[in-house]
Amino acid sequence: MTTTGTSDNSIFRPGQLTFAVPKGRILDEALPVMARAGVEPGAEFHDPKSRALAFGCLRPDMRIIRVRAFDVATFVAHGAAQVGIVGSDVIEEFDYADLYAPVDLGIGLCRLSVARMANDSDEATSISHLRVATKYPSLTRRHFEAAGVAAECVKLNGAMELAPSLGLARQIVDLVSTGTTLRENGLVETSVILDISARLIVNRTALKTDARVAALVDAFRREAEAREPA
Ligand SMILES: Nc1ncnc2c1ncn2[C@@H]1O[C@H](COP(=O)(O)OP(=O)(O)OP(=O)(O)O)[C@@H](O)[C@H]1O
Ligand SMILES: O=P(O)(O)OC[C@H]1O[C@H](OP(=O)(O)OP(=O)(O)O)[C@H](O)[C@@H]1O
Repeated sequence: MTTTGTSDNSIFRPGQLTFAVPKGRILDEALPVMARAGVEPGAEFHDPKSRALAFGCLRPDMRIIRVRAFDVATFVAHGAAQVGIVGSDVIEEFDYADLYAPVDLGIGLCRLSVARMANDSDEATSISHLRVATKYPSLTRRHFEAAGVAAECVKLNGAMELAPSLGLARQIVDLVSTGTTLRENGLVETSVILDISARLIVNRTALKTDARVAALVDAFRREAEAREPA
């Protein structure tokens, strides 16, 4: 039996800051932003064969963890990571009291929308009860409640677009960017719930107690402002 040994990167040292990034589609856009703000993972982060989940950083007092998008918010809200990057969709869905989102990074732009089959003419407003497939049950319930509709949410983790044609739910609430996925699955967007962008998030207690967290917020704010059109 061969062993690859334990990567030094996965060893958590006391006093190190933990920065959480999502492994999904925001990451490619986030890495250059992070580099300009002084946060750069070591080479192992880019090794497709690596099974490590925690990585060293060019800054020795920091490590980077790569987790699922929803889990970035959970790690930071509980103080297991002090800083992270995540879409505002995730922040709004959880609404964690200990999580603060001080910088809009202007990347990962998309929207959370309601959609239905193109040949379903009934509007939700004429229905008092509705089954909706979504990865965002909290935002979905809040949206429909405001319109006086009791939405029964069927939680899916992907491929929401299949639900209406298969009779799982009449409508869906999902992320839309170009609209291609909706179109190619015979759906139409009927309303936008939330315009979304990726944010820098920090744990509120860490921000108050660790000056390095406040310095990171400043660095990311300056980086985002430098990209804003004049
Ligand atoms: N089509 C899109 N265009 C732009 N940004 C998007 C798009 N879809 C998702 N995002 C943003 O990227 C984040 C991560 O989405 P992604 O689809 O990569 O995650 P996922 O695959 O659903 O995550 P996981 O597999 O961890 O559940 C979303 O929370 C959202 O903020
Ligand atoms: O409007 P579009 O440009 O077509 O983008 C929308 C799609 O992007 C996201 O899915 P993703 O591709 O991340 O896959 P997922 O279903 O695994 O989340 C989202 O859930 C939609 O399915």
